[in-house]
Amino acid sequence: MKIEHAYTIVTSPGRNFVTLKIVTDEGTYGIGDATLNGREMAVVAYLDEHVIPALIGRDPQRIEDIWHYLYRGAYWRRGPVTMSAIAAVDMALWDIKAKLAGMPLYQLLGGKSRERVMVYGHATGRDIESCLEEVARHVDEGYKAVRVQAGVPGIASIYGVAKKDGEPYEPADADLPAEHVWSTSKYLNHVPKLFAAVRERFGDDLHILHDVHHRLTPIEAARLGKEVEPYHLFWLEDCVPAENQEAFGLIRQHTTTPLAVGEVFNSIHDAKALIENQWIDYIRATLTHAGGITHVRRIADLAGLYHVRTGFHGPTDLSPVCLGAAIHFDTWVPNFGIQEYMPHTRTTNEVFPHDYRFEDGHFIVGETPGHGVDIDEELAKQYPYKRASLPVNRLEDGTLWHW
Ligand SMILES: O=C(O)[C@H](O)[C@@H](O)[C@H](O)[C@H](O)CO
Ligand SMILES: [Mg+2]
Repeated sequence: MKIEHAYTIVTSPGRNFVTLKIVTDEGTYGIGDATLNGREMAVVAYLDEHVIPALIGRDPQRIEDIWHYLYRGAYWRRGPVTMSAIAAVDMALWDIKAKLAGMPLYQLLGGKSRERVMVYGHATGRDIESCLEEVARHVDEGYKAVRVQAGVPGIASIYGVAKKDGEPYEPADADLPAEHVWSTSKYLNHVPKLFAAVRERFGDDLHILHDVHHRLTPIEAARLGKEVEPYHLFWLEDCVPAENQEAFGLIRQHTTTPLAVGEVFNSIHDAKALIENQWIDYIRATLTHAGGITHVRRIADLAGLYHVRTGFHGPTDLSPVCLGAAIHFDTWVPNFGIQEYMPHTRTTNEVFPHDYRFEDGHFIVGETPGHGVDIDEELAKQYPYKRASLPVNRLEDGTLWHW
């Protein structure tokens, strides 16, 4: 069996998505997600110019060999563009292999470790009260875990909070990056009140999560972790940028609040010290940005040795192809923690028909052979690519900060 042709599909049903389709000489095809938010066309060029020509004629069943061929063979290793491109190939090849086997992907990985996959939804509001209303809506819809993000008095525009209450949150909302202004002190003084209010209104059973989006220094993160201990967060996410893995050692000395990190990681080396030192509790690297199933499985296995569980990234900027494959992985992986879920729009779901379903705060994996997600290429053509950039952040004095 041979790979006969492969091509990228760029579509924007509300936001940009990049999909790779690989077709074999026997007619079976697989698809993979290659979406890197705000940098989509860099991955398209990498695939079209360097990866696809080298795939033609190869045996699609040799997933492991093709992974190393693309990783070692590029000479230039790692990085989000390279690893997203490799991931798309890997995801498409697992899709093909599972279709050939006539099995849903989770069976090839080792079968079900659980019946369903717990997810967390996103509650966002301009202030604490409107955020609480959103939490209530999620609880009514069956969610057992909710990420809470509220506006902070004195900060005009903040990560995770929709422009209008009740609207979905989309950060890549401008042709060129919008500029936001950030104040760590205003945030730190305000945010514990949000968790206090959520516990007071919703009691102890609801899992609450929060994303700091890389904005603190280690000692500030330690203070926040300590102050919110009474509210028993499920996790505190990305409290500092993680290029310096040792920073988490400092935070860890001060707080028992569970720590999650890794949505921008693209390889096991980004997480090695974090995992081996047990400085974190949840690893968020997911299939599209970290080299696909073949590589993320290695990260998850290493994590399992150190009591670190998975908590895959799952914003709307990852396509339903990534989400579908992730649900198979979550259904299998022994050290599963939680799956992020930001519902895609109706048009996105029409472009990417899929067989996973949401029920009572959980995803239920589908039984279709493969990863269970397809693309309607005719419909996809109706939504052309439109450049969209993530914002940048500046401190109140103008210093460029982490967004
Ligand atoms: O926890 C999350 O879901 C993330 O922080 C996202 O919201 C990112 O900001 C987005 O993926 C950037 O493209
Ligand atoms: Mg995040």
